[in-house]
Order: sequence, then C-alpha cells, then structure tokens
Amino acid sequence: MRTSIATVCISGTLEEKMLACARAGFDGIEIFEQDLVVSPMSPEEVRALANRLGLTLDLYQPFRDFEGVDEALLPENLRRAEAKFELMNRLGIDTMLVCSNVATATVDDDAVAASQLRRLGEAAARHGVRIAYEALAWGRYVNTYRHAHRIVELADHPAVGTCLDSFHILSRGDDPSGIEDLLAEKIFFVQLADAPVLSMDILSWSRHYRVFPGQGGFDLAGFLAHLARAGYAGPVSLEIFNDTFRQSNVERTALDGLRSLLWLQDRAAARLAAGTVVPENGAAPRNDAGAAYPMHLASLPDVQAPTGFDFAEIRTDEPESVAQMLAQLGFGFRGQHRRKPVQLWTQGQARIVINGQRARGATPSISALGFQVAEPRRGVERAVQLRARAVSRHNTADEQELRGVNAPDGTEVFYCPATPRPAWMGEFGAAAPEGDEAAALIEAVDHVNLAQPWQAFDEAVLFYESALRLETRPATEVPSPLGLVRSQVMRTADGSIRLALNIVPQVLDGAGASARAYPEHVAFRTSDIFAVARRAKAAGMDFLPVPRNYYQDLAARFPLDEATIDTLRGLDLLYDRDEHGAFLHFYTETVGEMFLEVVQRDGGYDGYGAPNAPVRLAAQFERNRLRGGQRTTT
Ligand SMILES: O=C(O)c1ccc(O)c(O)c1
Ligand SMILES: [Mg+2]
Repeated sequence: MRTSIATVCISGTLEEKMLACARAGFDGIEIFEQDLVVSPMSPEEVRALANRLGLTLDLYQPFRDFEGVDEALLPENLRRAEAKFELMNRLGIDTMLVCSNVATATVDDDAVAASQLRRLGEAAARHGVRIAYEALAWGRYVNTYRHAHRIVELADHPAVGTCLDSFHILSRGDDPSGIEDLLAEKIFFVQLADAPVLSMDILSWSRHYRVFPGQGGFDLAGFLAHLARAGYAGPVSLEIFNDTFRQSNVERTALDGLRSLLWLQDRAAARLAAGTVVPENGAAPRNDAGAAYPMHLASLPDVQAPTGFDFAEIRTDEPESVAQMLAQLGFGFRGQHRRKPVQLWTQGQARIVINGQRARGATPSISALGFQVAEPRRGVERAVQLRARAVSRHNTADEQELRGVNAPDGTEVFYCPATPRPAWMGEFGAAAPEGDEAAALIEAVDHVNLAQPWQAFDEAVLFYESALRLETRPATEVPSPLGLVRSQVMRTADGSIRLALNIVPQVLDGAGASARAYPEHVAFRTSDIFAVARRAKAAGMDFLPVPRNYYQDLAARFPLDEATIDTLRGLDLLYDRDEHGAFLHFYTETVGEMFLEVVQRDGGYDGYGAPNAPVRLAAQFERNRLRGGQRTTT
C-alpha cells in the first residue's frame, strides 16, 4: 500500500514536515495549500526537495466552493482553478482535491454540479492534471460519498474522479460497504482519519479531534478492507486535523502516523484473509477469503498478547527508600546482581528490580517493564517493524539476553519468555533463601500505572495496542486538585496484564514553569489485604493517609457495619464494590516519582477502584504540599 500523509497533520515549517515524513518512511505527502503559501520555498524548490527525499507529491488541496453555483460565478471559479493547475504543474502534482461546496452553492441539481465539474475536468486535462471530488460531511448539497460519486459519473470526464475520506463517511454513520460498489478507476484518492466518538457538530469534530487510525472509535480496518475489495490501489493518505498533533514534536507525530498505517494494514489484511469484512447494513458477509486484490497490504509478525508481568524495574540513585517499602510489604531480598548495582526483590510472582545504574540524581521512577510472551524474538521483531526503537540488556556470555523496545515515553518494554522462574534471576546472588513462601501474602503484580506526557497519550495507546496487543477499555477522567487526569486502561482479555495510562495535567507554577506532581505506581495483588496492611503497619511503613471524610462517605454509600468501617479507617484501606464483587486497596507514601499499591479483588471485581482515585490524588497532593511543594519538571 502506498502510504501518504497531509502536511496539515503535523507541526513545523513545510521543510521540517517533509523531512519528518521522509524520515518516518512515508512514500508520499499531500501538500496542504496553507503550508505552501506561507513557505519561503518556491514550488520548484519544494518539488526538488521532495525528489531528494524520495517523497512523491500525491495531492494538492483543498480547492473549495466550486460546483453548484450560479453560471455567473463559474468563470471566476475556473480562473481560480487554472491558477492552481499552473501551480501544480510547477510542483509536479497531478491531483487536486475539490471539496464539495459549503458556501456558494445555490443550485441543488446534480446535472448542474456535474456539468460544472466536467468543465473543471476539461481545464484540468489541458494542464495534464485531474481533480478528486470529496463530499465534506457538511457540504451544502453534497455530503455523502455516494452522492459525490454519482455526480462524478454524470460528469463523465477522465480527469474527474472522487476522493474518499473516512472521516466524512464514518462521522455521519454512513455505511462504508457501498465503497465496494464504486468504480475503482473513479476513486482518485483516499484519505484516512479516525476520531473519538463524541457528540458535537461534525465540522468542529473534524477540524480539531481527528486522530490516526486505531486511536479513535471508527472501524478503519474494515474501511480499508472495503477499499481493497473495491479494487483501489492508489495512495492511502492520513489527513488529521488535531490541535495536539499540530503542536507536538513533528518527527514523533510522523512516526506515530506511519505506525498507525502499518498496524492498520495488518488488521485489514487479517480481516480480508478471514473473509470477515462484515457489511454494517446487516447483509450477509461476502466470504472471499483468499481472494487477491490490487492493493498490497503489509502484514506484521503475528504475536499473542502477553501472559503476565515478568518484572517491573524502578530506577533510582537512592535504592534504600524503595527497598525499605518492599521489605515492609513482605518482599524478600533475592540479592544483588553479580555485576551491576541492581537489586532483586520478590514475593509470589511479583518481581521488582531496583536499578541504580545510570541513575545519578534520579529519584525513584518506573523505568522498565518485562512482559512474558510466548515468542519474545517475534514480539521484538513486530515492535521494531512498527518503528519502535530496540533496546537490549546484558552483554556477558553467561547472562540472559533481554530484548525490548522503548515505549513512546521512554519506558523500556522487554519481551520475556513465559516462565514462573525467569532464568535471569540466577544472575542475582542469593541473599535470602527462597521458599519463605508461607509469608508470601502478595501473589503477583496486579497492574501498573504509567503517567504519560499529554502530547504522547494517543501515541502511547497506539504503541501498546499494536506492539503488545493490549486491548483498550473506555477512558475515564479523574478529578484531581491539579486538573482532570485522563485515564486509559489497556489490558489483556484475561486481566493477566493491566496497564493504566494517565495523562498528566499540565500545571503552570507562578513563574510559568510546567510543574508535574503525578507519580506512577505498581499495584500488587493479595487475597488477604488486612494481613498485608497490618504487617506493613507493624513494620513501620508510611501509608498514604486517607481523609476521615472518605469513611463517612463510604458508610453512606454502602451498608457496611461500623466495625468494618473502623477497620478500614484504622488501616487506611479504601473500598469499592460493584455488581461483580468488592475491591480493597491501600497506597504507600510516594517516594520520588512513584509509590506502591496493594489490592484485593473479591468475587468478579474487575475495575481499579475508580471512585477512590480522586481521594488518592487529593491525598497525594496534600502530602506533596506539606512536604514542601511540587517537584518541577519540564
Ligand atoms: O475541513 C475542511 O475544510 C476540509 C478540507 C479538506 C479536506 O480534505 C477535508 O477532509 C476537510
Ligand atoms: Mg479530506
């Protein structure tokens, strides 16, 4: 599949955009008019740069408000168009996008629109170019792809075809399976955009909230499969209007975009292979598994979702504060790495590595996660094909090689063999004998919560979904004293991996610096949280203190007896319950940029104590303030 991206998607100057698109690996780009108009580069220079970078210039856009006008307006519209055709000749671009008229159309008559587009096609042909007519979802008379296609058929000129844009089709709830009935040679161009499902006017939704395929709520794999079945084989281009993308790092956004197309092709190919491109109109699915299409869809190495956490690593130059908390929670010290300033602590299947390497000045934070997978090599291969940067650990011959990649926020993600006793544990000297399992009240890591910079949130979700095959759950918003924290749970279907990603609110301090006070955490699972909490209290652990008001509210919300409330209050435990079961949990004090949590799931409780999250955030904010203010990072 030929990949392309509109310059409007990303930040920077036209030159920076072109460099970033080439570096990310796109085949071509769409030149968005505004980017050219404000550029110091001449059309010839743009063309030469594209050439040097190996980028094709696939489309010039947008050309607005042409068809359906009073005949008196047509000469001026044609003059405007001819100026653009001349410009396209200088750029070496052969296709111009024409949006359906939103402003000047006064004639609601397909025959008139078609004859005007035909005259535009004749002018285009004289310049050796062609036009792709796109139905904007808010076009005055033409706002569906079928309608645009009908007009194109009526225009009946070889230089007049359509542009299909997934946003305009799917935002209206239109059925994309009709794409398969269009004339493939009349589909001149395809634009893809996903979007979160929002209820707002379509124009605002389109101009500000589009995201890359896989980051929103539309079925773009199905959309692409319909295009393949229609026989389309031209460029597939990302056209994303998104306020965040336009102010984020250009290289990262371009890479994120290309990753979205790689993953999309893989999913569309799988759908086609299975013959399960289910038409949304309820018609029986056409099963053409094994059919060949002119569009070649690239596949990724197939992998299964992880089956458990292998380890979590905390990097810090003050390992003792973390080690002390782990000891208080009942973890056993399994020794120092024989070669490196790294400690291993375990309890049940929970393994925490405290890494003091390259950690000068680093307060404790979560730096790496190991995921147990069936085929580690294949997992890394897939992630690298998805343009993640590879990292590797260990170099001496007798040590286990760990392979992994960097997640967008820099967290190292390792693909580890699935085993109850990882081989790398043998590299740690046995400081304490294993087998004190009677005391192992903690069974495993329940979930990990990672803070994400606001610009990299969609990118992180796409990464974990595509590279690790985690599923997303509906996002939630948690109020905190510093703003709303958007939280996205990503997990395996069976819950063996649960990862919560949180957007950190941006807070400016008095001096205008960006302050962050949102720590990350690892949560451990137990089936006797009272025993873990009592043991930790007896060992002198600092709990995150829970406000008394919380327990009064709890007593009002749930019919808990007074003794139970007293016990919860005495141990700083939080409580939640839903139709499936109950949830008990507590938090440690924050050290550096992280803290720990212990949870107990009773019955079929599958959540994370969402009603308690604001209590936790407010309590942490209070503690932070009392301890002398926020850390400031930028
Ligand atoms: O929002 C717009 O005006 C606009 C312009 C060009 C496009 O291709 C599009 O999908 C939307
Ligand atoms: Mg478009």
